[in-house]
Amino acid sequence: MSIHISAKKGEIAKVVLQPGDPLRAKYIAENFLENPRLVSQTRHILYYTGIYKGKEITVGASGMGFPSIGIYSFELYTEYVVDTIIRIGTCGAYTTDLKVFDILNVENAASESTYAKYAWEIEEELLPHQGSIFDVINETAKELSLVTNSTNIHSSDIFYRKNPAIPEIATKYNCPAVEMEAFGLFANAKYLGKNAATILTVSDIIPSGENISADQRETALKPMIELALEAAWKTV
Ligand SMILES: O=P(O)(O)O[C@H]1O[C@H](CO)[C@@H](O)[C@H]1O
Ligand SMILES: O=c1cc[nH]c(=O)[nH]1
Repeated sequence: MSIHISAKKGEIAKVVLQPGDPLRAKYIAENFLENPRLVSQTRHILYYTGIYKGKEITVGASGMGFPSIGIYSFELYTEYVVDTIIRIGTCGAYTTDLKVFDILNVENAASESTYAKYAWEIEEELLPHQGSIFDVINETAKELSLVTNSTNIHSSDIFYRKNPAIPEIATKYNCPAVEMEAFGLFANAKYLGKNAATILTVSDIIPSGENISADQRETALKPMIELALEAAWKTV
């Protein structure tokens, strides 16, 4: 049990799939895991542990933004036996070269956030995925004949902003898409010497305004979910 996760020691697996949305965690647990057990519902941030192809996997939410994923990933890494977190999120594309439902495997997350600096004295504004799970995801995607793009992304504190132009940091680091957690997750994993990856499905095309519905954000992410589960399975 930690401050924000009420699971007992032993109730969280070594590998955790982490969507932002608690209801996406519930959907994955109920539709992809055998015998899913709800092991934490503190603040309605749901965590389930169940069996995928004979191995134990946990799926639970991060909430939105660096403060939230900062808390959950830190407690998972330090209070339980977790060595790998795979974030499975949605993102907005800055370019119409990307299409809704495209899948990205995040190579580096660029951010203007002060999270890494003030939490861990990590000064870089570009943080890479941590450990070998990124490569496992790419190998697994090939085996599943699933097209994914390995790319840098912008991790932002901001969803709504006054100026619609692409933020400077996204241009600087060649980021075609934006989300709100990967940089915080990578910072925690780097500081703690753990493994972390982020797979994203494009949910919004910012220049055209095209997007997928709230229901689809919960449930229509099946290829990304299967990719994450297969990659997670290989690490336990
Ligand atoms: O779909 P999730 O994982 O929540 O990720 C994205 O969606 C949320 C914004 O709608 C932010 O958390 C952003 O990072
Ligand atoms: O952070 C995010 C996530 C999805 N779509 C966006 O536009 N931004």
